[in-house]
Amino acid sequence: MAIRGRERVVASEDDLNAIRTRHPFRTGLAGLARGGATEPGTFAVSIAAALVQCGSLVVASVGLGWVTDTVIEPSFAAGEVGAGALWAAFAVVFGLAAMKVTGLVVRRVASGITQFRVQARSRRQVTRQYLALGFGWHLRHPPGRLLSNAVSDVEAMWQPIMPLPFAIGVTFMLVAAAVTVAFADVVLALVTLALIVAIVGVNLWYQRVLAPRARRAQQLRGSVSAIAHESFDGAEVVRTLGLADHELERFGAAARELRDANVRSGRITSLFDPVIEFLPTVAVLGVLLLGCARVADGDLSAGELVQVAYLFVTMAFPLQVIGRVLSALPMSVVGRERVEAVLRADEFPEYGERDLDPEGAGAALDARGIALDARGIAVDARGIGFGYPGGRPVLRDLDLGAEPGRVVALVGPTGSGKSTLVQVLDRLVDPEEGIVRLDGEDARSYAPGRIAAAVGLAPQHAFLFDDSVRFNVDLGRGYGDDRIWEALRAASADSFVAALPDGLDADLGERGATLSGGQKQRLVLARALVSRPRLLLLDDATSALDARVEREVIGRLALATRSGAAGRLTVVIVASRASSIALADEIVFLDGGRIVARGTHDELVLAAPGYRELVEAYGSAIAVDELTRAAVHA
Ligand SMILES: Nc1ncnc2c1ncn2[C@@H]1O[C@H](COP(=O)(O)OP(=O)(O)OP(=O)(O)O)[C@@H](O)[C@H]1O
Repeated sequence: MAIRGRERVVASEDDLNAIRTRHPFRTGLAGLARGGATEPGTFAVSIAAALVQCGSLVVASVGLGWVTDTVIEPSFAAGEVGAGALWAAFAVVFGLAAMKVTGLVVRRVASGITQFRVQARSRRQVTRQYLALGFGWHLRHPPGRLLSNAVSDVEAMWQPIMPLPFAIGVTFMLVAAAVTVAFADVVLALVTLALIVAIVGVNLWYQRVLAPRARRAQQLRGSVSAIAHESFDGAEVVRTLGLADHELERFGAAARELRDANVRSGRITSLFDPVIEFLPTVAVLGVLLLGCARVADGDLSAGELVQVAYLFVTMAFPLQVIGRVLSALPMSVVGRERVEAVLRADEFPEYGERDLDPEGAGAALDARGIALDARGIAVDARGIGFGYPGGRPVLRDLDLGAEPGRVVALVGPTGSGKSTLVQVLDRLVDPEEGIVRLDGEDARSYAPGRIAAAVGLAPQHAFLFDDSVRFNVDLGRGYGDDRIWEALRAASADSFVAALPDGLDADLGERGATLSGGQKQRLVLARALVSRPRLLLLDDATSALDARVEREVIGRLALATRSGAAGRLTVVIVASRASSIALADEIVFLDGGRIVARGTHDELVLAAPGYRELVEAYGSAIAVDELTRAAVHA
């Protein structure tokens, strides 16, 4: 199996390379700042708490220096410890510890809330945009890519916003440390300066070396999940063709590559962490070496020496956080660019204000399948031309009309454009040429949601959600059980649903795994019927039903078009069995995206050799199929 879509799921090489030239530091920080501004309360609190936490380290060093000079040294000199001095030292140490812990807890909670909120907002924006963008845009953006935009790109985009407040606090701490040490002693201030230069240098090296490795690992993560997704999706093919070993090898190769990339990143991080921790320790040694001599010379007090040494020891761990933020910035920039590309897309379908008769005006079917009240939509498509992005024209100068009360069947060889025409009629795609009129008005003049409410579409591929029968038919639209049973009866699905252990509440498993192909199609048909549509579009939606049930369902729908007090249902159907096609009032024969002939079945058999050959071929295939079935069941 080809690794279809793999490259589309992960960031493309272009996306990844582009960031080398785009100042990830500046762009990344600016993006995070804009995100922080959307959560001003928690973001400000997290920065303030980080400043308190890091400030407490600097104040603690000053406090310890004070305790050394005013409590410990005098106690050594006097040979005893005064109770007052002890309590003062205790109060200073306890107060500073409390300040640090408070800062730490508040910072973590506030920065966590900020991160989860900005992530959730971005995901909502992306999802809303997916729903608003037209089908044409979706044709060029496969589901794997959308999934990675909404999940891993959003995650990468906001990953550094959580440690950012701490990194700001640590930077402030470094500056404050340099200033306090400069006040204590100039020589030790030079040691601090050397430490800061070394820290900046190591961080820059870390960012530079880690960024490409991290990008590669992120890319491979996408590949591994795309392969896994495809293998699970095609589990049936894999098993039936005995491809398990091949798939294992394919997945194993990608997983090994990811492991190696992670190990390469891990090596850099495992070198960075001890080095960044080691630097302050070296600085402490320098401070002690130089400081002890200066204390002996009387240029520095013991308290000042303790203050500087303490500062360097405690800052070792927090210093790592700057590297964490810097190394996450390049991926954050890539994630943001990919998410913003989705948000910038403006291929929205055009809408007007017009109403297309409220839902409920369509056919309600009684127990015998008789339409109680139907007002069909008059369909009039003129001069339709359409081609998929980058492809040749699929529909050419095509005229199609369907009046209320009529069943129009679209027949044609595979790839002739039947499904595409159905999508054009349902306004899933707008034609590049020509116009579709529904009830005499341009389909684009209807308000959002109006066509969806009045038209029932049963697509070629029966998709079911991992949920109950009720949900799969109703889809949360709030129809009661009576309406659901009505639709199930019309789709000949009532008896098998009634036989399920939990009836309407029976869980169907992922993609309806517990059902046969024909049962799935019947539920999808019921979903299209439950809204009592005024126009019903069936795109090969009965192909998995046996010929008898298909005839029963289509016959019932044909009956529905011919009855009813207020008017009649309109049906456009893509079908292949002669017995079902024969129920249509008009058959439209397509070939190569054009209408080659139209008329009744009998007329077309005489007038259109292509049609006759096709239907005869289907007929003999079905006859063989049914003979085989009969033999199996005999
Ligand atoms: N999403 C798509 N992107 C690009 N080309 C497409 C897409 N969907 C269909 N096509 C192409 O458009 C042409 C018409 O396809 P369509 O599905 O409308 O035909 P059909 O008559 O319904 O075929 P079938 O009977 O096999 O379902 C085919 O050549 C097909 O390859």
